[in-house]
Amino acid sequence: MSTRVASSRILKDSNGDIGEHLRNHIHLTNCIHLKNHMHNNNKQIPVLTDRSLLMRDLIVLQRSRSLRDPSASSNSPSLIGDSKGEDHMEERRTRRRRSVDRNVVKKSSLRLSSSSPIFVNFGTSKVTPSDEKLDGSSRKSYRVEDVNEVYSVDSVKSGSKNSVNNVNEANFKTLSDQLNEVLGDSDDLVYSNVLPRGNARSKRRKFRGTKRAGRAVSVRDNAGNSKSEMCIASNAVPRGEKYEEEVAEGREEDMSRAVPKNGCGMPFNWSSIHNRGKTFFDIAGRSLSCGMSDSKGKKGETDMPMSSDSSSSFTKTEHEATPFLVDSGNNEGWVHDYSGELGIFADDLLKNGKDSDYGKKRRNAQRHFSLTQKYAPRTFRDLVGQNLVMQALSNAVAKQRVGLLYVFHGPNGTGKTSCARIFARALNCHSMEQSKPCGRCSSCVSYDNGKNHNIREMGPVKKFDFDNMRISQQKRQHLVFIFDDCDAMSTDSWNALSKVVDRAPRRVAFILVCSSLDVLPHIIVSRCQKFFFPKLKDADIIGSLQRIASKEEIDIDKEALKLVASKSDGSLRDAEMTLEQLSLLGTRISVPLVQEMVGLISDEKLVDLLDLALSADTVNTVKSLRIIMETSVEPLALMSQLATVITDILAGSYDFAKDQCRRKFFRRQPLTKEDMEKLRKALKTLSESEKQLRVSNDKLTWLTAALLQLAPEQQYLLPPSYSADASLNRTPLTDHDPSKVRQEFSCVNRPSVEEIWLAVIEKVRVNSLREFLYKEGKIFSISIGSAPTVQLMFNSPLAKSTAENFNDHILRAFEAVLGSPVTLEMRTELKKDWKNVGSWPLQDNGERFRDSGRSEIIEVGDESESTMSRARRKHLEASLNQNQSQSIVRGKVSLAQVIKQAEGNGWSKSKAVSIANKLEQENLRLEPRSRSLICWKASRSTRRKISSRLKIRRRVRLHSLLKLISCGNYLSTKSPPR
Ligand SMILES: Nc1ncnc2c1ncn2[C@@H]1O[C@H](COP(=O)(O)OP(=O)(O)OP(=O)(O)O)[C@@H](O)[C@H]1O
Ligand SMILES: [Zn+2]
Repeated sequence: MSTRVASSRILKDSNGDIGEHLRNHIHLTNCIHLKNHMHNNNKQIPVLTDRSLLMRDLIVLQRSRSLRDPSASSNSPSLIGDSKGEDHMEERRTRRRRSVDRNVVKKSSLRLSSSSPIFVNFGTSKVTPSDEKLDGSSRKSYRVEDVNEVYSVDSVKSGSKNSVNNVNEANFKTLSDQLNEVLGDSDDLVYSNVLPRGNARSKRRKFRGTKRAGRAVSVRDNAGNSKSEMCIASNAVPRGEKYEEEVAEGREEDMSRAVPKNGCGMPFNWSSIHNRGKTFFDIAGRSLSCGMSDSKGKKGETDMPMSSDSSSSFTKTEHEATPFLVDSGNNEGWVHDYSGELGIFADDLLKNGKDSDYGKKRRNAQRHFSLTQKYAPRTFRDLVGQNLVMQALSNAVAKQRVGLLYVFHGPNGTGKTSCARIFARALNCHSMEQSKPCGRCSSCVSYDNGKNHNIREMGPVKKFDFDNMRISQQKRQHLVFIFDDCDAMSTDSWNALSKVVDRAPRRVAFILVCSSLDVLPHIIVSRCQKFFFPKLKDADIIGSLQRIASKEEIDIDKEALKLVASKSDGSLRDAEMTLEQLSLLGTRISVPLVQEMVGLISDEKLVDLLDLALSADTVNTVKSLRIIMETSVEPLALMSQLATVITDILAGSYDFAKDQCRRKFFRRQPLTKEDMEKLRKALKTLSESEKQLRVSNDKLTWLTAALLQLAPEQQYLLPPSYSADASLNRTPLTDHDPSKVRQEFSCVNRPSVEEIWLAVIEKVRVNSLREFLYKEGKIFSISIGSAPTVQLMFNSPLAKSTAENFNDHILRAFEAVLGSPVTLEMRTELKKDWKNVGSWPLQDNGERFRDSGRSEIIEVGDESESTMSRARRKHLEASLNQNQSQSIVRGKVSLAQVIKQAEGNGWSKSKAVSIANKLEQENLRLEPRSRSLICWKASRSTRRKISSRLKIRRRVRLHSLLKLISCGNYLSTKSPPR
């Protein structure tokens, strides 16, 4: 039977006659196959047998389109476990089938394959219990079925390994099976990959005897008429082991099954090995993207149940299979052991010296490993900034005090997943030394090769059936399940887990990885050893980045590194990603470059802005804020940058060397004690405003307001509840003098109605009411006088009547905020009025106003003494009273409307326009969408000029206009709604 010949060939090859074997290899997987040969034989086989032939093969391969499976690019879930949607299964099967077809076609076109290709079909078998006895063992043996089953592949392999090594059969059983069986401990496990070469034959013979169920299809080489193997899944025969072969007779169905499921048409464990071999593949000029993704990208990528052993987890952990790329020290031998196709790369190295520029450049040019992958921690010692966790877990391993349930929680990018893997590897590490995982023992190596089925990583599992999960647990080994992103696990999965937890067999550990414990069921959490992974300190991140930068020869300033670190918010992964991005620029990385890249404002600009705000230069503060905002900076980011700069100044770490002459507040150096105190208060103001900024839709307004509050108190008198010293949560100001409040609500410092409303909401004690008010209501108007009146507007009559039920609560809140008794009125919003926003009806009829929808009205009882003389103020008050026109209307009233209004009062249009222009020039332009309270103090001369120009008949208009000018708001002279 042809399969016999094929098997004997494999035997022969694995005994050293690789060259011949390789010549017949045509699929890239053979490279891996080859590598496995080399690896398997403990690197003792003479390599580079017939390089020219192999080179030729590689060139052929290079040209072969079969190297790339376009279907791979779609988000192919790496490995799918037992439970999965039938649809997905079908889709995957089809994809695989297609891919196999392609492979077959390509191979045929290369005339290296025949119509009956050999497929070693290991990835498809499912091991189920049967009555068959193996090796005279009394243990249950398992029959292999032709079912798509991921774990079985490894199971088969491991089974083979075990049997080969004349140890106990691997146990293929469900967890339930295991639960019923006490696992005996045995230390006599020998690992195939540490066996001397001489053992290979007996190993195989024994394995054959076990009738393991790998499937292979023989193929006759058309050209040479000699047998060759096309190991679609040849990498599933990791160490040249011989499997009983079956003829698939080219049935498509079988072929489709022959390709295990990584959804990309490649063998299931292709991706891991393909990643190992990426360097030389890439040298072959191909990009072999197999739908891999960084661990970040993995999140939420699939809602399919994802279960995998370490091999299948590769989409998440490509780095795990690339240790030689990471740590050349560990893999020196491997590199030099390359032969055949691999030899091309080895050739470079040999010719040019291991780290010759040429070799380096080529490798660097071809690799696509992200820094996070390359520098993923591999031992506890590599873990940065998690000393407590590291200590506890490594002691647990050393003292063999291993728990059943662990949860690793904390912010993203702090090393939780990496640590889970390290811990899992350490638990299974055979090293006699203290530092586990060693990275050298069979367990560690098999994990690195993606073949350690004792460590299984589950994605965010939606459904997971432990009882039906087929697992094989080797003796003395821990079966470790890592549930990454377990926050997303379904209730079913949790139930399944909690069931298993109660009766888990020995040497099983579950590591749950999540960002927050809150979302996990208490029943689980309370049974877990909980390890918190805090955000990393900037210093730790800087250290790591520095190390990476020097290894990668990235030219970056220390200050720039610091900035990257501070920008990454305690996540080393974020920092590494930023560094990688910056490194692509190809120039020396400086602070401004980083700032530009990450969307930050330079420190100079920040200090300038701060300087303007702190010296109460309102106009320029607002102007320069707007200029900065034009660069699309996020208000929140800007605010946090400002806070950072203030902190730096307070800490004395800010260098004021530049541009001091144009500054006011910061001109005097060193800063006085008072200045420092102002800065401290400014920082406090910013941090308080940040809360509001977060919840507000109009962040710019809040940021503006916050900045305007940074100036010294005398210029920004605010009611205590708004002052820099008072948080909004302060106790009610019951004893507050209302007249003082009124005074403080001057034009210059008046908080916006929105601010008042938010403050009131904050004061409401009942949570649900708070939420209700936030959603449903807003202030229509506030008149602050001897008897403050507040009009509240609600979205619907229902909302209004609901609010009325809580009248007392709301009233109390207002009184607390405004510091005086308040009259409360509630009203319903008229839908039609929403349309009128922006074209505010300005009529003398107060009634009309009341009905006209959104409006924010604040009564001005007086004018700031500093900006307007007392006499003027009195006069103004008198006029206002006379005209019953006590409010400035704030809201969507545009300058155009003022002009319109002026027209209505007999101004010529040109005159009105010129006034408007004047105003626009001198005033700050409000964006149409901004209804913000942006204050502006016109100089006295400006006001005089304008008033002299405006020969207005009615005095009130002048005053109102003056107010408009001085407040930077557009005004109405209308009487307030009653
Ligand atoms: N403490 C750390 N020590 C060393 N490297 C780290 C650490 N934290 C993060 N990294 C780097 O970030 C990458 C991702 O880390 P990892 O996936 O372990 O973080 P995580 O906390 O699990 O994040 P997430 O919650 O987003 O999955 C690692 O490959 C490594 O390069
Ligand atoms: Zn080890």
